[in-house]
Amino acid sequence: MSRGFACFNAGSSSIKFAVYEERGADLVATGRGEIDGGDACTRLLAWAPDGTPVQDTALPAHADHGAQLGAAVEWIESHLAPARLAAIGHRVVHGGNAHAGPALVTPALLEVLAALAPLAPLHQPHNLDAIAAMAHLHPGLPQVACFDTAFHLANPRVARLYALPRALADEGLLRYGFHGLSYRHIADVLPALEPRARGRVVVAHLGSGASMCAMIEGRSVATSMGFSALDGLPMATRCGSIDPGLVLHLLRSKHLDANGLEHMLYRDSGLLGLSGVSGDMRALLASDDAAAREAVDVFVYRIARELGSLAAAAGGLDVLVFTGGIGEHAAEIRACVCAQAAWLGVRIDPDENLAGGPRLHAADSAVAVWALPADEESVIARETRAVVDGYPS
Ligand SMILES: Nc1ncnc2c1ncn2[C@@H]1O[C@H](COP(=O)(O)OP(=O)(O)O)[C@@H](O)[C@H]1O
Ligand SMILES: CC(=O)OP(=O)(O)O
Ligand SMILES: [Mg+2]
Repeated sequence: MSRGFACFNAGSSSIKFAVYEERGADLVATGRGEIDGGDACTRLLAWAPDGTPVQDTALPAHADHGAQLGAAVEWIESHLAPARLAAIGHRVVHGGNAHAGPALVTPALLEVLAALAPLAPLHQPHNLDAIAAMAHLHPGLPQVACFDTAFHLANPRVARLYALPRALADEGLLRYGFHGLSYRHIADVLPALEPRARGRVVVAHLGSGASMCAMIEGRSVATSMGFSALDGLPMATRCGSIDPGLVLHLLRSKHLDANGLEHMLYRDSGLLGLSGVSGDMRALLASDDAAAREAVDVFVYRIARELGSLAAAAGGLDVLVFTGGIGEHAAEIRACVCAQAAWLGVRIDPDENLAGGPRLHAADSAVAVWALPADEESVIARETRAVVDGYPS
């Protein structure tokens, strides 16, 4: 009987999951799904490997994270046959400095990962909840933690250091970067599409969380997120980079304590905070509210600025890739970013862009431009198999 691998990508507002079956050396996706949701209407959506929707079920409004995970597991188990579940892989956003690759889950590892939760409060607790729920449902089945941070761990030291007292860096107060599983996926698939894939590449992962990464030879050299997943671009509800002087001012003048400030910066800011309308890009693009338009403008402006910064880190720009829900689907955002990147030689074909690509660049573009789906789950599946088989991935 072939081996099956279940993959979880548990985020702040959604749980993505996928099932892979081992066929010889290959891992083949046999189904994927997502539990998305507003409290009023939490839905389990699932798709066949060719993208055909196969399920759209409303879960009870009161379904908590545990109940949502249970629904995902039920779906996975009913779609495993003829494979048998061999291991479960999880996206864990923060692995700290100790993990340059995936790791088998052990009680000692869970302790280390729990201590990192304050650095990624929208993610790490959900990731660890998913591991605990699976340990309860499948005691004894190997589980593997696949880290967002691992892809960036080899960034040059100058890219990782903050200009703070040196002892703090020795304690681990460094830039880490996130979305590493998504960047690894792009690094893996790009060479088959793009002749300059091993050159100077910037990837924009634009989803609810958003970051950008500069790569050379398929390896991260710099990224927009830092010590926490709050840094860099503005996101659905996170502020992105702000002046630390502003944080001090807010603490003093608004009588906020650390928890209140954390709530403001992680949950009430970003596109939601700026627009007062929504953190969802679809809603902002459909809105005729001036503040919604301004939020979109700020998002685009900050991506364009970050692109210049990352091109500087890479020593130029050969390839630009858009990925994540916004990067893959929002042609208007891609068009606006590329218009602001014309100085770098970026030219896209408007028809290709509207059609979703994947190849977007015009014939006279100095920079290749692609829109590619994010697929963190395929990386989780591969890393999970490698760990249970005892191979480094
Ligand atoms: N067709 C679309 N047009 C614009 N934005 C879209 C579209 N489809 C999805 N998005 C946006 O993608 C974001 C979610 O991206 P995703 O990568 O799924 O997020 P997550 O970070 O939760 O994994 C949301 O802001 C959503 O509005
Ligand atoms: C790290 C991060 O922001 O992840 P996500 O985009 O899944 O929220
Ligand atoms: Mg995501």
